[in-house]
This record gives sequence, structure tokens and C-alpha cells, in this order.
Amino acid sequence: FRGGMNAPLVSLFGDTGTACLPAQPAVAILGSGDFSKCLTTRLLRCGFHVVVGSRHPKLAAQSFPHVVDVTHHEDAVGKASIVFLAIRREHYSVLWDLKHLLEGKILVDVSNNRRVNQYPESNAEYLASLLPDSIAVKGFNVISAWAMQQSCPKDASTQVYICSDSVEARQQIMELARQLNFLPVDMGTLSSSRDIENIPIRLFPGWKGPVLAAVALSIFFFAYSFVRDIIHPYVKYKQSDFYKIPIEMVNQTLPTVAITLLALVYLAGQLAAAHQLYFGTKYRHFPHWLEGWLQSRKQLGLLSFFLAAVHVLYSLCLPMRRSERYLLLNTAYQQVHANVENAWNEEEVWRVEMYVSFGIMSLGLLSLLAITSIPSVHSTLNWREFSFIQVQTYYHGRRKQKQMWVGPPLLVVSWL
Ligand SMILES: NC(=O)C1=CN([C@@H]2O[C@H](COP(=O)(O)OP(=O)(O)OC[C@H]3O[C@@H](n4cnc5c(N)ncnc54)[C@H](OP(=O)(O)O)[C@@H]3O)[C@@H](O)[C@H]2O)C=CC1
Ligand SMILES: [Fe+3]
Repeated sequence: FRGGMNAPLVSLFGDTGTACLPAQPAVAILGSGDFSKCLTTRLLRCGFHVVVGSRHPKLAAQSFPHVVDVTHHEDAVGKASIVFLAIRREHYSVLWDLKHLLEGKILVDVSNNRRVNQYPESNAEYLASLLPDSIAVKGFNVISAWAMQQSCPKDASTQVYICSDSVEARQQIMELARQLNFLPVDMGTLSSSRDIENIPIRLFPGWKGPVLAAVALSIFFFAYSFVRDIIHPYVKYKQSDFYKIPIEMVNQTLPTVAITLLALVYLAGQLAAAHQLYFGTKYRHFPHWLEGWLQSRKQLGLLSFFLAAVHVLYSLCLPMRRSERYLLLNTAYQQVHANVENAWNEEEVWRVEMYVSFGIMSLGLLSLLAITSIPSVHSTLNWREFSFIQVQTYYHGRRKQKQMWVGPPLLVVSWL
């Protein structure tokens, strides 16, 4: 039922829906590899007619459904105005022979490279220079053949980035992407194709610095605790506390790294503010390192949250340990020996109660920060609501940490 409120009643009944859709145009695909097969499946499912061009059509036809027209390149190109190139860039030279047939047609380049900036120009720009009379469009390269085959892929994003120098061609391919249940993103002219081609090769680009920082801090704080709590008592009193390594040492390192990372999140903003105040303008670029630091605040914050959550798990498991049980028994035995009936220490009790309460509250606030930084949640807040949550939480967390902090001076410097 596509006619709105005023459509004749007939279309509500009787018609099955597909009958009122206009006949979908034919789409040609050159190449018969994995990507071609999966794209064919998707196109067929969405009602398109598909023509596949292959060097060996007889052989290739065996791996396509019968409704697909598998034929020679020349024949396939002649039957459609949109041609997908499911062949590798290295083989684009075969298109040279089809030059006259491809004139004025939309060529969709879906190719990827193996390395970032592998060639001086992007594959799509190379295609455009090879066939200047055709219209090159870049797109669909971020979708794996596997995801293409699924009707609703769950393993990765359904966004496809599309660019072309021709606005109409871009619009047309974006509409096609929409009909194939993808979310097209308009990336403008063909010069964006280099960025689009680099997307699938990247692996968490924003995370490298923050993860390195977390690892370096972990090594530093672990070594610090190790020397202070294990090596020092061992050398000085010959007391062997090596059993503390797997849980206690780790559980000391986790929150220290977490809180330092959180401090680094806010320190970047403070440094940026100081930079602007010092130069008396906001129109001056930040130095490169500060720019990168500002951009990785979200990752730093999420790592901080992750480490804090693991710290909570470790802390909950502390009383489960056998060492804890022995230590408790030993203390009880000594207490009996010393004839102490009640070992209740009011100050100690209050300290621990407050400590745990503040810990839980901090984690709660930190989870709020983490949740509001998820894009789908983030987009439901306006910037005032977002900064309200992020800044208020900062001051609460800061107050708590000023009370709690007992470690080396690095953090104190960060908090200033
Ligand atoms: N596989 C994937 O997940 C994805 C692939 N892509 C891109 O899609 C394109 C195709 O990938 P894919 O299907 O995996 O690759 P394949 O190697 O599986 O298939 C490539 C096809 O190109 C044709 N071909 C091979 N050699 C030549 C040649 N010398 N001259 C002309 N045609 C040739 C063949 O078809 P025939 O024998 O019928 O002529 C072959 O089936 C690539 O550019 C890739 O970067 C993009 C995103 C994801
Ligand atoms: Fe703690």
C-alpha cells in the first residue's frame, strides 16, 4: 500500500505488494568471484534483474542461480546502465576494450587494496582516468561479501560510503544502496575515494595511542607495587609475599591505571583551555600531540571504565581466596592467645564502609559517562545535556579521588 490516504481501496486488498512495485531495472556485474556472487544474491532478493559478465560465462553460470543472466562482458554491459566492477584493480585493463560500450554508464568501483595508500591514486580515480567518458562511483567496498549475502547483517555496520563527481550518479547509487537495505553516506566528490578505500584496512585507528598509554601505565604501576610490596619486604625482612602477584598486585594496578586514564581525559581539556588563555585566542591550532590527545579522550575514558569494572570484579573475589582464610584464622588464633575478646575497631570499620560506598558510587558515575558516550545514546542528548553529565561527573569523581588518593605523585600532578 504505497498510495497514501487517498489511494483506491483496491490496492489495500488483492495486490500482494510486489505487483504495485515498478519493474526494477537490470544491474550488470563484471567478474564472477565471491563479491559478485554475494552482491547478486542481495540484488535478486531486492527484486533487481542481474546480468553477470564473465570471461568464462559457461563455467561461471554454474555458481549463479538460474534467473541470473551470465554472459560475456560486452553483452552484460550492453544490458544495464549501472555496472558494478567486481574485479580487482590489477585487472581493470580489460575494461579498456569495453570503452565504447561503457560510455555514459555508471561504473561502481567496489575494490579494496591490501595496504593503506598502496597506489599513488585511489582505485576509483584510476578507473575514472582510464574511462573518462563513463561515470565512476566509489562505494560498497566496506561491506564484506559475507555481510552482503545476509539479508540483515549483524556482524558489522550497514553503512556504505559513496562518492562521485557526478551528483546524479551519486544520488542514484545511494538510492540503490537504500533499496538493498544499506545506509548510504554521501561522501561528496571522487577525491574522497582514497579515504573510503582506507576504511576497511584500518584497525581501530583511534585506539592505538590510548591502548599504548594503558599498557605503559599498567607496566609502570605494576612494577612500582611489585618493588614496594614484594621486593622490599623480601629484602628487608625476608618475608615472602609472592602469592600476592596474581590478585593483589593486579588489583592494585587496575584502579590506579583506571583513575590515571580518567585524569588524562580531563587533563587534555584543561591543557587546551590553558593554551587558549595563554595565546589569548581560540583561533590558533593546538599542537599536534594535543590535538591527537583531545581526539582520543573517548577511548581513554572507555578504557578507564573497563579497568575500573575489572577492578570491581577482582575486589569482589578477594574474600574467596585461600590466603584470606588462613590469614583470618591466624589473626583469630593470635587474638585468642592475647585474650582479646572484641577486636572491633570503629575507625577501621568506618573507613572501609565509606571506601566501598564511594567506590560503588564512582563506578556508577563512570558507567554513566561510558553510556552517554555510546553514539546512539549520545545522539539522543543535546550538547548541553551531554556536557552537563560529563562535567558534573568529573567534579564528583574529582572530590572522591582527592580523599582517596595515596599513591605516587603522578596523578596529583594530573589532577591539577
Ligand atoms: N570479497 C570481499 O569480501 C570483498 C571484495 N571487494 C572487492 O571486490 C572485488 C572482487 O573481489 P572478489 O570477488 O573477492 O575477488 P575474486 O578474486 O573472488 O574474483 C575476482 C573476479 O575477477 C575476475 N578476474 C580474475 N582475473 C581476471 C583478469 N585477469 N581479468 C579480468 N577479470 C579477471 C574473475 O571473474 P571471471 O573469471 O568471471 O572473469 C574473478 O571471479 C575486488 O576489487 C575486491 O577488492 C570489496 C569488498 C569486500
Ligand atoms: Fe578500589
